Amino acid sequence: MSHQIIESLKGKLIVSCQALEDEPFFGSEFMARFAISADKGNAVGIRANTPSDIMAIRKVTKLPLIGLWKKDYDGYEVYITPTMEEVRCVIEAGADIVAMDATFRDRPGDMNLAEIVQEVRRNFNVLLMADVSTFEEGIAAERLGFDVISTTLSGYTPYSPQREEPDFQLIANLSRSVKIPVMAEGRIHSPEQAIQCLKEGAYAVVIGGAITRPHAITKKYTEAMEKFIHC
Ligand SMILES: CC(=O)N[C@H](C=O)[C@@H](O)[C@H](O)[C@H](O)COP(=O)(O)O
Repeated sequence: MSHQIIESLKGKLIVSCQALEDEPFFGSEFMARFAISADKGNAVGIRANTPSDIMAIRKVTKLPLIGLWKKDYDGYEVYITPTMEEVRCVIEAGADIVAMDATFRDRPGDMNLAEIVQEVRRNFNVLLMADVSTFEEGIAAERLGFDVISTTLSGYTPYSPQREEPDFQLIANLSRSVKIPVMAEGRIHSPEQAIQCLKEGAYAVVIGGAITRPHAITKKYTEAMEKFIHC
């Protein structure tokens, strides 16, 4: 079953349907609508944040669901499914794949990343996605036993390249070096960039903001037009 899920994503698009509290589309009912739209547009998977969004999306689509839970802990930078507690809640909400921060940074809670992976393997039948920001983190994630790597956090740790574009280099380097699938994720804003990710070796492509953050999409147009007017 797990292998079938991974196989079904190959060469295809996963849509990240997320809105934080300060965003206009915040709310599980909106995220469920975005998931239905993604399904209608022939995406093959959904990525979603929080148990309540995951549950709402589970009700409206059969597509494989990558779940995470963004949670801030005082004094820590890791926020994507940081501890076993969030991992458990994401699984119970119905995720097929749990995405978690797999950077080398300190994490809250009393378990390290290796212990969390082992705990999941002992108790649950779920796939694990490692959100990484560098090549070394990706290599380490494969060794720890993750099923899939995603380039999600490149540009979001102070020590990874800060770019406006997707991190094509990381996608290419990891795809060449690991045996598990590498997903391209982060700042993919056009079909051409999505195809470039596949050319670099990405197993599948995850797109969020360019599809599900209308205020950010609007801003791209208004800023481009402003620039034109003023030059
Ligand atoms: C860095 C971080 O917290 N990324 C989050 C991970 O779940 C989401 O906010 C992104 O929308 C997602 O990764 C897709 O990326 P983009 O929206 O750039 O297509």
